[in-house]
Amino acid sequence: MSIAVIGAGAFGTALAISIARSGAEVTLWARDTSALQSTRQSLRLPGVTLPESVSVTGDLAQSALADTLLLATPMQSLSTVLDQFDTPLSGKALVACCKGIDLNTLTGPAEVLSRLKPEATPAILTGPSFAADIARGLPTALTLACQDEAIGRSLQHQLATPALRLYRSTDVIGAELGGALKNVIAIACGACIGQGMGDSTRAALMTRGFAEMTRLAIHLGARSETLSGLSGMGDLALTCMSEQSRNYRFGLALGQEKPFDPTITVEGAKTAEAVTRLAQQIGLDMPICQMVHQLSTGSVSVTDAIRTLLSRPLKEE
Ligand SMILES: NC(=O)C1=CN([C@@H]2O[C@H](COP(=O)(O)OP(=O)(O)OC[C@H]3O[C@@H](n4cnc5c(N)ncnc54)[C@H](OP(=O)(O)O)[C@@H]3O)[C@@H](O)[C@H]2O)C=CC1
Ligand SMILES: O=C(CO)COP(=O)(O)O
Repeated sequence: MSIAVIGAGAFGTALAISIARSGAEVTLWARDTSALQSTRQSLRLPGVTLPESVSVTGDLAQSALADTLLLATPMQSLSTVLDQFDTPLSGKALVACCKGIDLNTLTGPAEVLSRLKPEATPAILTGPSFAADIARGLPTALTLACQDEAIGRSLQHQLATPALRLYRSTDVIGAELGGALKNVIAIACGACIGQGMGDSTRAALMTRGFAEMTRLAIHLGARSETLSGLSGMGDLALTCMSEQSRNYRFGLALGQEKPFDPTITVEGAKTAEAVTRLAQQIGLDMPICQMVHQLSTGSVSVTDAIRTLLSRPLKEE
């Protein structure tokens, strides 16, 4: 089975290296291949060199020859990239590796794949993993979700390595929402820590944030056990507690009232906006996500955000 990774940012590069380690043939597509061709390093994952067995290409049609395509661009670019494939992707497995909710359709990556490439089989690779850790081959466990059990099983075996353990699921919506929503809560946690609030505040936000994640996911058809697994609770714990996380660092900067480099990918900011609109449409209470949207757009301060959350009517847990 041949594999192509679409997007040579931090995560796409790390995945290509991981797959190459297991001996599979892998092509890495970038929209600009100049740095990758000359240095064999991605500007987004400096210090990590691609092995010889990873072929770099800027030709999407060549990447489309692979049996399995891993889509590793940011969520808001997924539909743009998919639109650039000008041949049908019949019989291919398309594995979305991005975490977020598309602002145009208010859907996750699997729905975007199904809508734009109905001839292919959509799947999701998600869970707690920093690109740098995957590239170093550190032990990691992720969720591979695909509604088609046989294809899911095949993908699980294609993409797992001795260091990267993949758990299989058929709950695609639960897997993608866990990955998308934890980024929003990580921004909230970063903002509180940045503002000088303590670990107890962070624990409260993580727990009540997890309640929001589960509420929305179950409303949209997810299974609660998926949210308790790697793609929900697992990734929430990682992202809310590590300064390796860009979402958490973005929150820290908000809390410290410091600028943040706008070229860094922060999926949670756009996802907070998407969740706010989605929650309004379906009538769900998502106060932390709504607050993160206001914080990210600068329409509320961290102090006022916390005050508003604390002054909500007391209720049963
Ligand atoms: N980094 C991590 O640790 C992890 C990331 N993820 C997820 O993976 C996804 C990608 O993140 P990550 O790799 O870190 O992001 P990066 O910012 O490191 O890289 C993004 C990549 O996407 C490319 N890209 C952006 N827009 C477009 C577009 N319109 N068309 C084509 N290519 C585009 C960029 O190209 P260019 O360089 O030319 O700008 C870049 O190569 C996100 O959804 C993230 O949540 C998941 C798990 C771990
Ligand atoms: O998704 C990730 C870890 O699982 C990466 O998190 P950040 O995008 O916040 O860096």
